[in-house]
Amino acid sequence: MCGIVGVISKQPVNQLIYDALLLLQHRGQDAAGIVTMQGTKCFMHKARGMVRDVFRTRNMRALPGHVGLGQVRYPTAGNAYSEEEAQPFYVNAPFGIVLVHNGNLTNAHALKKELFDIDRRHTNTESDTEVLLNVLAHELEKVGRELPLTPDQVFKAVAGVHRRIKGSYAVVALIAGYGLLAFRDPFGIRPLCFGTVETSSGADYMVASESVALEGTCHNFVRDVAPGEAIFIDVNGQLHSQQCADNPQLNPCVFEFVYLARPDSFIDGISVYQARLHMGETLAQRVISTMPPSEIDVVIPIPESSRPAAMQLAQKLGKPYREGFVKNRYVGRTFIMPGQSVRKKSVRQKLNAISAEFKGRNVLLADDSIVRGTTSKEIVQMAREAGANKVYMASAAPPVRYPNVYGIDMPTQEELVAHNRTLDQIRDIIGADALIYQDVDAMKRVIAQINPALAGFEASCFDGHYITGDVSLEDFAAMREQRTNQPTEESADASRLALPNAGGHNA
Ligand SMILES: O=P(O)(O)OC[C@H]1O[C@H](OP(=O)(O)OP(=O)(O)O)[C@H](O)[C@@H]1O
Ligand SMILES: NC(=O)CC[C@H](N)C(=O)O
Ligand SMILES: [Mg+2]
Repeated sequence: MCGIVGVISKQPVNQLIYDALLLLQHRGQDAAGIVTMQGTKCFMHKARGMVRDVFRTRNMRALPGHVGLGQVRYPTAGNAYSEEEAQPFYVNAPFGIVLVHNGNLTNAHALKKELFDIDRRHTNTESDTEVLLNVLAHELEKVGRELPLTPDQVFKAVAGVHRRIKGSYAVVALIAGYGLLAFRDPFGIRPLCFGTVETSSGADYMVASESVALEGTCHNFVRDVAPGEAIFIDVNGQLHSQQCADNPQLNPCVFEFVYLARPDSFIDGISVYQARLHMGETLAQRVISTMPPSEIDVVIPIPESSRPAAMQLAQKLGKPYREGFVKNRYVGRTFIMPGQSVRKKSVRQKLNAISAEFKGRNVLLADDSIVRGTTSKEIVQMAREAGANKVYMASAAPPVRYPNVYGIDMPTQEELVAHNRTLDQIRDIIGADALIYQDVDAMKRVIAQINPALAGFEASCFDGHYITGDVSLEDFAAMREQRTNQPTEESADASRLALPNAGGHNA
């Protein structure tokens, strides 16, 4: 999960992209970057950190042009601490291409080798996005020998990319002098939508991970990019689109609805907020079938993402909903922080209990999901320290039992608290008096009913079924190896110092 945005306008776009990235900040906190284009010249600034820290006034001033794109990164491949792996990525041939990517390629390791052995392309980082960019560049080179480059040729290149790369990808790219290209993988795993705003000199377009970025920057939502589809907006503001995959079928990542996306976004025709309310309702049924509601005094959400589900859960149980934990708004999302020690420390920094809501009560704590158990373990203990009588825990998502390879950073089974454990064992680890999970089929059913056009969901971390069907054991091993042998923050800094000019373009 990362946040991506691309804009083609009649006005300077630097501030607009900045504003959109702020609205997508919840999708990535580790690095941010913007590229703008003036004529065929690219201007880029990217660095580690949150949007407000990465872009100072002087950086913004150095981003001229009416076309551009940006990204907030939550690393799921390569090195979490490397500045060079912050996006956008740039390649100088053919034409000059810059690209941002949300998702994760499952065959990046094989492609990296193939790119060198066959296409003679060198990649300089461990990022799967750099691999993706080079595959796109190679495919564009094949079709773009005759100038000018046409939308049809661009779509042919995207079809070539679909054939070569595996995994999840929502992509926005700029082709210097030609326009803005956006495409989504054939399963539509990661979200991508676009909107427009009419100006006196024609339509401006924005493509973004979530509709909230369009809405918050006064663009009118047009539609989601279809799975496998590519849209190309040329430099004259003309929009072209084409289906570029052989067998597209919409299976968005269910975890977007559980946790990743903002509740005020719509993804593939589904309101994320409504999906969370529905999950709260079915969770209430599970609670009722597990224990008499009379044993519960109060429902308390674990801020932030669990709130809509917890609210509905309380209502269905006929119990009061109380804010028992206060969130420090200056601490980011803990789950998407790199490294378990940082996450653990951050739970206590982030959440603090209001003891009056706990004293002598049987509390049902509700979270949207339990992944490593970092949050729930701490929270249950905090509830006890605040004087709770019984502490029950409910999760609006089912147990997370399998690694994710499509852009959520949980590459190994061992880190998942529910992996290979019974409900009682998980409950003991978390330290709760009772533990109630959502049911997998119920979760899928209640979200899918909002948009019956969906083929299904990418829900592998819950059901072990990997939707692309082509992830080999070698792929799993390569991804796992790469993510578990992460350099530390210090060693990443040291290696950067050892490589002169490493902060520049990835040509
Ligand atoms: O079991 P764990 O490994 O702890 O992961 C699950 C927790 O992480 C997320 O919260 P996070 O703090 O990231 O974000 P939020 O404020 O949006 O809820 C999620 O909402 C759960 O609370
Ligand atoms: N979560 C994402 O979408 C990450 C994109 C890319 N795989 C990276 O690690 O930078
Ligand atoms: Mg949370």
